Amino acid sequence: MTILLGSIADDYTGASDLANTLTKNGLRTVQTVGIPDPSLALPDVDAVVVSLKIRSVAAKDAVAAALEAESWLRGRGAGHVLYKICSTFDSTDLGNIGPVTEALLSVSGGDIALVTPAFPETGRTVYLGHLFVNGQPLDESPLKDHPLNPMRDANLARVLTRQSRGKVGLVDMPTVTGGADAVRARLERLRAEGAAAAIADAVFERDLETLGEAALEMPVSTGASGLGLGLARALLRSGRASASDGENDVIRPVGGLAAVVAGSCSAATLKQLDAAERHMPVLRLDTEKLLAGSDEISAAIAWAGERIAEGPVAIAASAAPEVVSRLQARYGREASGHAVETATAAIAGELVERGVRRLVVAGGETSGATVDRLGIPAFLIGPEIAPGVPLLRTIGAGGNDMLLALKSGNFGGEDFFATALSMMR
Ligand SMILES: Nc1ncnc2c1ncn2[C@@H]1O[C@H](COP(=O)(O)OP(=O)(O)O)[C@@H](O)[C@H]1O
Ligand SMILES: O=C(O)[C@@H](O)C(=O)COP(=O)(O)O
Repeated sequence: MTILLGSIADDYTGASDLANTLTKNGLRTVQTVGIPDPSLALPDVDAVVVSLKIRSVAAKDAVAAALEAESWLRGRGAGHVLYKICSTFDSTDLGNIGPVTEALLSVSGGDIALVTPAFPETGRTVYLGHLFVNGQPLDESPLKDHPLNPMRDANLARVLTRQSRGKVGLVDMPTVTGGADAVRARLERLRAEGAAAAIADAVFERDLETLGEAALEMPVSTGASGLGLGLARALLRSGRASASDGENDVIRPVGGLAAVVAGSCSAATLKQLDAAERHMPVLRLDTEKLLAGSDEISAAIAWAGERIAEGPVAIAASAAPEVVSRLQARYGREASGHAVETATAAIAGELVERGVRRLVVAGGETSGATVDRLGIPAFLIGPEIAPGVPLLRTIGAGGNDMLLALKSGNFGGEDFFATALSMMR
C-alpha cells in the first residue's frame, strides 16, 4: 500500500471527521486506531488517518506518539502529513498543537507549517488570525466552557505562540485571496523572518483549496477538516489521485442492539440529548455518585437491560457547565474528566458484551476511551450522517462487526442521534 496523504489526528472523533472529508472529496481513506498491527489487513487506500488520543495529554507524550505515527506513515509513502487538530483549536497553554507541529517539522526536514482550523461547512472560519465559531469569536462561543480546555482567546497566533518555541506568523486573507503563489511568497518571507508556523485565514472552501495547494508542496501542515478538503482536492487536481466513490461495504447491516453513550458536555450535545428524549429512553448518570464510587455503572447497565430489547437507549454523563464545574471543584479538572470517561467507556463495553452492535458515541475524549476499551483496530468510512460525522464500520473485529458513529461534541443537528441510528441497520 502506498499512501499519498497521511494524517495524525489528535482524537478519534476528529479522525473520523477528517476521514469523512477526505472520502467525500474523492480519496479512498481508512481510519486506524493508533499504528495498526502488521497483521491487520487494510484495504488499498490513498489516505490513512491514524487516530491518537493526545489532545489532552502532556506535550512530551503527544510528541512521542505523533512521531511514531509519522514514521509509520512516511514508511508507507506519505509525502505529506497533516496533523489533524480540532476546528475549535482545543488545547491549553501547555498544549500540544505547537510542540507536535514543531516536532513533525523537525523530523520531516520542513521549516514552516501552515496552520488553520477553518472548516466553513461547520461554521469555523479564520479571519486575520481570529477564529469564529458559527459567527461568534471563539472566546465568546460555548467553547469558553469546555470541561478540559476552555478556549478563552480567539487570536490563534497568540494561542499558538504560547505553546511554541518558534515564531508564529500570519497568512492573511488578502494573501490567500491572491492565490497559491501569493501564499508561497508570504511563507517564504515568514520563513526568512524565522517563523516555524503560520496561521492561515480561510472563510470559504476556495480559500482552503488555495491553502491545500500550497501546503501539499511542504511536508507537514496542521489543521482541521477544511485543510483536509484543500489537500484532497489539490491531490486530485495534480493527477496524483483519481476520484473514488467511497466504500459500499460499509452500510451492510450488522443487526444486534443499538445504543448511544454520551460524555460530551457541549451545547450541541446537550440539545441533542434533550431531543433524543422524544424518541428513546435516556438515562442521565449521576456523576457525583459515579465519582464517589457508588455502583452507578451497574445501575446503568441494569436500566439499559430492562429497555434495550425494545429499541435503542441513551446513557449520558453530559451535564451543563455549572454541574461540570461543581464536580471539577471537588475532584480536579483532569481527574473528573478521566474518571467520567473511564465510566462511560465501561458502560459502552458492557453494552457491547450484551449484544450492542450499533453504537453512537458523543464526545472526542469519550469516543477515544470507548474505542480503546472495545479494542477496535480500524474503521472503513461510510456515508455522512452530519457534516463532520460519518458512519463507520469496524475492520478487524473478528466476526463481531459493528457500525459506529463517533460524534464530535459540537457537531450534528438536534436530531443527530435519531438520524444516526436510522442509518445503522
Ligand atoms: N458531568 C460531567 N462532569 C465533569 N466532566 C464530565 C461530565 N460529563 C462528561 N465529562 C467529561 O468531559 C469531557 C468531555 O470531552 P469530550 O468527550 O472530548 O467531549 P467534546 O467532544 O464535547 O469535547 C470528557 O473528559 C468527559 O469525561
Ligand atoms: O475539528 C473538529 O471540530 C472535530 O473533528 C474535532 O476534533 C472535535 O473534537 P471533539 O469536540 O472533542 O470531539
